[in-house]
Amino acid sequence: MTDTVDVTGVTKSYGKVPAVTDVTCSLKEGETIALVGHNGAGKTTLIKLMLGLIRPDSGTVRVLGEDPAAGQFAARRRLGYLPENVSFNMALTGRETLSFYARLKRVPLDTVGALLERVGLAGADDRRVGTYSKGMRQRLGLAQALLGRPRVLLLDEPTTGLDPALRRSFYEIVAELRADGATVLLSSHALTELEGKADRVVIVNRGAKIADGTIEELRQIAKLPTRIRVRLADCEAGTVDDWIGRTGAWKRVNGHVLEIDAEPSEKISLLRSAASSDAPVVDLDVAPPTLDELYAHFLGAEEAPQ
Ligand SMILES: Nc1ncnc2c1ncn2[C@@H]1O[C@H](COP(=O)(O)OP(=O)(O)OP(=O)(O)O)[C@@H](O)[C@H]1O
Repeated sequence: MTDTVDVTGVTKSYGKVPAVTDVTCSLKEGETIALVGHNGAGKTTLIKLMLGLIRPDSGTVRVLGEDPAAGQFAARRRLGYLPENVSFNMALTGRETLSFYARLKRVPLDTVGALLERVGLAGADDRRVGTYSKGMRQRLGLAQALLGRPRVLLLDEPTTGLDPALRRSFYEIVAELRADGATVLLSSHALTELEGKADRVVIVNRGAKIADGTIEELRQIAKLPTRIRVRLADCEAGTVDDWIGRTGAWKRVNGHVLEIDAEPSEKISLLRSAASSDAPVVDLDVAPPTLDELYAHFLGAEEAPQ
């Protein structure tokens, strides 16, 4: 896959406030990347650097092979951006707003209707944006970002203000864009909902990149235990120790349910034991470390005294 965005050794401060420190990362065609980090970690600054709205103090940024901060950034039309706080002229209708942005981007006006339909605003296209709910304005923002079939989409906190059904339809659109070969960067705090949606996770903390990989890769690096939850026919502590093969490495959730924290190296042997005829196991769930847990792990490792 070709790189669409390359950030190399980028540092950026606002006066004396360091915002991004020596960050290197590349985004590929057809890839959906989650950019996660605490408030103030530098996510928006990284996005603004990719958009060319600000220049790095040092290092280079390339988007679709060009410097986005250069005067003649021809690739701008192939770049879509949804800001963290969308704000529109409240007096214009949804259709007028999108047509305005289509003219700016030199996108044919006859694509506006289909885009409004795609984000579920077709029925409200002739209403003033001032009457829209927050979720509707967010969807109008998304439609604006999708104008002109961009190859790179930078979406800052895109699901803020969307209810669960709208979030689902938002991720359906992201999946379509991915299938169409677009790069989609999602900056977000909503870690749970990103599981299974992002191909790769980039974690930033205080301006520095502290982890970058697929969830599976991050799990392998973090080596956090997998939680195995078993339901038992009878729950004698002695028999549990016997079939698990060690003492006390489990906790009781309720009368018949136990939780075992399995290290990656012992996961399979524990599952074999649980499936053996000696074990009184009637049901079993395996929960690998969540993105929330991985995030806490990487941040914790960063903050721990050296
Ligand atoms: N225009 C600015 N002037 C001065 N400092 C700024 C400016 N913009 C951002 N910062 C500072 O740079 C750092 C990174 O901010 P940034 O907005 O990139 O973080 P973020 O990860 O997007 O945060 P959030 O999740 O709250 O949006 C913070 O310390 C912030 O206060």
